Amino acid sequence: MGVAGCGKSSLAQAVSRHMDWRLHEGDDYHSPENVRKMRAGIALTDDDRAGWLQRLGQLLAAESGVVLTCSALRRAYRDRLRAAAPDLRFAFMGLSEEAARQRVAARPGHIFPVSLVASQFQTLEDPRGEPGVLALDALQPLDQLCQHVCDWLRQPTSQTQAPQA
Ligand SMILES: Nc1ncnc2c1ncn2[C@@H]1O[C@H](COP(=O)(O)OP(=O)(O)OP(=O)(O)O)[C@@H](O)[C@H]1O
Ligand SMILES: O=C(O)[C@H](O)[C@@H](O)[C@H](O)[C@H](O)CO
Repeated sequence: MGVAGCGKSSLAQAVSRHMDWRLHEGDDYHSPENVRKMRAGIALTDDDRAGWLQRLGQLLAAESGVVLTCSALRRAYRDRLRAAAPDLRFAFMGLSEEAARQRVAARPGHIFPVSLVASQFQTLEDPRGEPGVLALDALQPLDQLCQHVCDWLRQPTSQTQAPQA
């Protein structure tokens, strides 16, 4: 989880390979209307995200051992997903607004425009301190991030309650 450009897709692909877990790309489950809005530079609202979160919850509930990329910016969004899949854990990829802007700007053609990065940070509610959250520095090299997440995923859920560095 994290704002646009934090590296969710990159890390999720790596974790999916290492854990041999199925990968779901959350962006693939946005409605055409949501995609149209983002492309047009209009930030999504709680209402826009409701149906999307419901679809993602259904995916998570359907099987264990899956990796999902999802911005999950607000506590209420994460709690909806937790309600669907009680063993769910979140790897939170943190980075500065400037770093996110640079990453998003470096991939033209993507559904998400640079102009919306600020709104992601306005919406983000920091998940550190919530149960089952691993906080990561999104600027670390991908292989280190992947190793960190995979080591954490191999721990029993009961040992993952405290936020990590
Ligand atoms: N750990 C990393 N180190 C350096 N560059 C990275 C890292 N992770 C991702 N990137 C680069 O940052 C950009 C954004 O990454 P990615 O598409 O994985 O982010 P995302 O969070 O899935 O974005 P979005 O949600 O907007 O699709 C890409 O160009 C990717 O190559
Ligand atoms: O909740 C949201 O506002 C969206 O999910 C965005 O975060 C994007 O879909 C994603 O990051 C795009 O690249």
